[in-house]
Amino acid sequence: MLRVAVPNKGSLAEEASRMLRDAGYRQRSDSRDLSLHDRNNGVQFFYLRPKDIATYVSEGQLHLGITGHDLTEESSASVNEVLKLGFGNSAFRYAAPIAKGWTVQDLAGKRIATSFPRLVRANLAQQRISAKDVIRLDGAVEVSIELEVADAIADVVSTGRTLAQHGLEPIGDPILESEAVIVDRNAKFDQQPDSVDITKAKYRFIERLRGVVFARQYVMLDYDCPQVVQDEAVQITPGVQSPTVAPLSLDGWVAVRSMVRRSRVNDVMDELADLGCTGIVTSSLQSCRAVLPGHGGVSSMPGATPPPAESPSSSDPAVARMGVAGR
Ligand SMILES: Nc1ncnc2c1ncn2[C@@H]1O[C@H](COP(=O)(O)OP(=O)(O)OP(=O)(O)O)[C@@H](O)[C@H]1O
Ligand SMILES: O=P(O)(O)OC[C@H]1O[C@H](OP(=O)(O)OP(=O)(O)O)[C@H](O)[C@@H]1O
Ligand SMILES: [Mg+2]
Repeated sequence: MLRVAVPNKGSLAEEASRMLRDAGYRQRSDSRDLSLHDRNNGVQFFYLRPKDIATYVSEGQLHLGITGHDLTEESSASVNEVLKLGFGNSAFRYAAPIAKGWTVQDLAGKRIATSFPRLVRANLAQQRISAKDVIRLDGAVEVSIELEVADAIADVVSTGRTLAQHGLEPIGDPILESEAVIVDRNAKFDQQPDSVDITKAKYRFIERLRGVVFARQYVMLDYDCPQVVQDEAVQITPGVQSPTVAPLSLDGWVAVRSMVRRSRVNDVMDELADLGCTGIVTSSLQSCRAVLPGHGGVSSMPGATPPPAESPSSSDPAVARMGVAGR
C-alpha cells in the first residue's frame, strides 16, 4: 500500500487536496481526519504539518509527500524532489522597514527574525554577512520588528501585501524561490530499497499528478477552418505530431482540434480568427497523459523515480492522438 503525506493545514493544504481529487484520489472531507484510506486506488494519505513531511519521507515511514521546496531545503531531511506541482509559489526574502532604505550588507550586526533559520544562516554565511542574531519564530514574522524583537526579517513573500501592510520592503535578491513539490526519499544505505510493487505505485501516483499539472497549463482548442488556410492554421496550432483535422459536412472546411498553452491561447485565437477560422472554442482539461520530454516534472528533476518497463511514452498512439500544441 502506497503511503503519501499531504499538508494538513496552511497555504498548501487546500490546493494539494484539490490536485489529488483532480487526479482521481479520494480526499478527506473533515479537516480533523489525519489519515484516509483510498481503497480503490490502493493509497493511504496522511495529513501532516508540511514542515514535517520531508522528515517522514526521508525516514521511509511514508513513500511520497507533498510539501514546499523551501520547507524541504530548510529541513535537513534527505529527499529528492520528483515533481513540481505549480502551486504554492513564493519567494523567501529579506525585508526591512521602508524608512531605513537598507541593502543586504546593512544586515551585518542586526537581529533577523525568521521561520527558516537554517536557510538564513546558510545565506548569510554565503554572503559573508555577520548578523547579530538569527531569531526563530513560527509565524507572523512581519510584526516582530514593530515588537522590537528583530531589526529585519527573512520571510515568505507571495503577493507582497503582508510586507507592505507592515511598512516593510524586500531587500536584496530572493534567497530562494519555492513552489509545492512531490518528495521521494533518497534511500540510505541502511534502508530497505522499495519493493517492485511500491516502485510501480510511486510511478503511477507521480504520473497521475503530472497529468494534472500538465493539463492545467493547456486548454483544448477546437475550431472550424477554411481548407485554403489549413496549412497556416496548423502552423499556429501545431500539436505534437500534428493536430486532429477532420472534414466538416460543409464543402471547403475542416474541423481542427489541438491542445494549446493556456498562457498563449488568446493570442492563438486572435491569429486564427484573423486567418478566417470560426467557431473557435476552448475547453479546460482536468487531467491528461501527454507529457513529453522537456515539459517539466520527473524527467527534468534529479533523483526521479525510474519508470517501470511498461511505462507509456510519447510514441503511444493515445498520446500522439491528443495533438498537444507545442507553443
Ligand atoms: N502566502 C503564500 N502564498 C503561497 N505560498 C505560501 C504562502 N505562504 C506560505 N506559502 C508556502 O507554504 C509553505 C508553508 O506552509 P506552512 O503550512 O508551513 O505555512 P503557512 O502557510 O504559513 O501555514 P501556517 O499558518 O500554519 O504557518 C511553504 O512552502 C511556503 O512557501
Ligand atoms: O506576500 P503575501 O501574499 O502577503 O503572503 C506572505 C505571507 O503569507 C504567509 O503567512 P501566513 O498567512 O501563512 O501566516 P504566518 O505568518 O502565520 O505563517 C507568509 O509567512 C507571509 O506572512
Ligand atoms: Mg505561514
